Formats: sequence, structure tokens, C-alpha cells
Amino acid sequence: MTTKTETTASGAHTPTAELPVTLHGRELTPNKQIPLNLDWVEEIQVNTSAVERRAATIGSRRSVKKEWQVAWLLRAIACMDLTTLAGDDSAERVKRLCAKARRPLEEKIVNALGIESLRLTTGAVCVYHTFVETAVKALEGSGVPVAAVSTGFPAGLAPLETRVEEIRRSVEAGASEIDIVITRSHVFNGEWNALYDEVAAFKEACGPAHMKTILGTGDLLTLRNVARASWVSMMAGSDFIKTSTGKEAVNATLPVSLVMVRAIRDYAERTGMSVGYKPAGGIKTAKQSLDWLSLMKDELGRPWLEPSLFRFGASSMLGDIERQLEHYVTGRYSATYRHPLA
Ligand SMILES: O=C[C@H](O)COP(=O)(O)O
Repeated sequence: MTTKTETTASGAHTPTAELPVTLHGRELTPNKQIPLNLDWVEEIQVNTSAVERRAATIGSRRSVKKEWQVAWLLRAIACMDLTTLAGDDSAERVKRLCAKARRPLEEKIVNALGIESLRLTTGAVCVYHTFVETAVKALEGSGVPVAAVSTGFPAGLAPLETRVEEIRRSVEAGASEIDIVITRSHVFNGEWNALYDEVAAFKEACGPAHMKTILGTGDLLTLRNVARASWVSMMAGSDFIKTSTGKEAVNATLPVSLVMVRAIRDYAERTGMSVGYKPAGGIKTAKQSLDWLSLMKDELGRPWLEPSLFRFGASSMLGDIERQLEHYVTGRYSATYRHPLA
């Protein structure tokens, strides 16, 4: 996964060479599996009230206005896994979503912003396994990858062989990104070896496809569990760690995100390897996207504002971003129904 554009303050994008991934000046390599280090897992502590206090300041620490805000919103689109994961999904809905992923903004907005040459697309389209082939066909030639939620999404409680087989089938059908779900009870029962083995088995089944590991953070009971599950998943070879399926009672939150991105930072410092981050579930507004982008910039730095290391999982946020960008270029807000996604 690479990005080839740079967003400037004016909202224009110019081609760039792929940026090296660095943290505190140290160049990082992409994550690969390492042996499970239980000492690293056991020693993790999280000060919940400190995390909550810090998370509460995220939206207010940085004021992103006017053309800067436009640039950040365009970046949010480029880093978005445009998602449909509903029980009533159909091939027609997936095709409409893919059309939106190819051209996320109305032509008049693109022209008014002067970003025609950018050829902006979303980061990926994310669908159930059943719709991978449909999405691959609909996105042909666009460069937009298809992500499949495999492994018995959202609960992940099917037999292991079934979940591994689902990954293989999704990759065969053309998915180049696989979003897996972990067995949450491995975390709250402290079964770190079992969690590591499960994630490692999924990674092997992914082959060349990038793997995003969904922790189901709303099910994990404590922030310490979130941090420990993040570390085990990274050691087992995850390319990304992701908060939620969108189906838990509590999905992506800023405190959980702070814990996960700090786990990514500490892991990078310890191993020299980079892991991506995907908050997902309940992120619906342009304002929320700015909070998360701000968090990534503050905690991990510029490389984590690229689709290669950062994605939003969102089914409806693009509509609100488009509405805000339309307001920027016309001075007027349009009705929400004018920005359908699929
Ligand atoms: O992974 C993506 C999520 O399922 C999307 O959640 P959402 O429908 O709340 O945006």
C-alpha cells in the first residue's frame, strides 16, 4: 500500500516519491512476525484516568481552519476504507459504493478546489467476502484495493479451519487486504499464546495480502487488555491493528485509539518496525476525522497520515466530508440526502 500524493495547505496535491517511514528520526521497516515475548505483554500498564484526560484534549489542541481543513479532509478521504457491512448488502449496493470510491467528490467540488489532477480516491473499499469479486470488477483500473472482512466477521467464533479458509478464498477472489477479527475471550482470559497462534495462522493464510487485525476493543473490558492485545497482534505479524467491527456496543473511541497508537509507537521503538492503525465504527463526521488525524500526527508523526499506515473504517463519514467541502466552495450547506454513498 503506497501513496503518491502530498496535500498542501491550499488543498492541492502534488506527486511525491514514497516517503520513508521514520519515528524520532529512525527509519522503520514494515512489520513482520517475531516470537511472542510474554514479558513485554505482562509488563504493560495503562493509567486509565491519564489516558482519558489526554484523550479529552485531542479535539481542542489544534485548530485546523479553512484551506488547511480542506487539505485534512481530502487526506481523510484518501485514508478511508469506504465500507458496507450490512445484512442487506447487495451486488448493486457494492457497485454503487465502488463508483463512489473511484470518484468520492462531486465534479463541481473537485473543479472548485482545483484538484482534478489529484485523481482522488478512497484508500480502499471494504466488503464481506461474498462481494469481493463484484468489488474487484467494479474497481478495475482504479488502483483502489478491495478489503474483505474474513474470519467469521464480526464475532469470529466459527471453527478456526473455516476462518482460515475464508481468508484464502477472499485472497483468491482478489482481495488485497484482509480485515480479521480475533477471539475476544483469548484476551480477557489472558490466553496470549492462543491469541498469538490465531493471528499468526491468519497472517500465513493472507499470503501477500495486507492484514488488519480487529481487536473488538468494546468487548475487551479494560484499556490494559486493549494494549496487551495490540502487542500480541503486532508480534504475530499484523500489518495494521484496528479497533472495532462497527458491530460492538462501543466502537472506536479516542481513549482506545490513544492506547493503541502508543502501543504502535512503543513497538516501533523496540523493534524498528512500523504497524498501521485503523479506527473503525461510529466515525461519522468530518469533525471526528480531524480529531483522529490530529491524534496520529501528534503521537506518531507524518508517516501515519498516509493510507499505507492509516485508515478510517467508515460507512457514512464520506457524505459529511463531502457536505463540508461543498460548504467551503459554495458557502452553503446542502441536505444530507444529496450525498448518498451507495
Ligand atoms: O470497519 C468498518 C465499520 O464496520 C464501519 O462502521 P460504521 O458503519 O459505524 O461507519
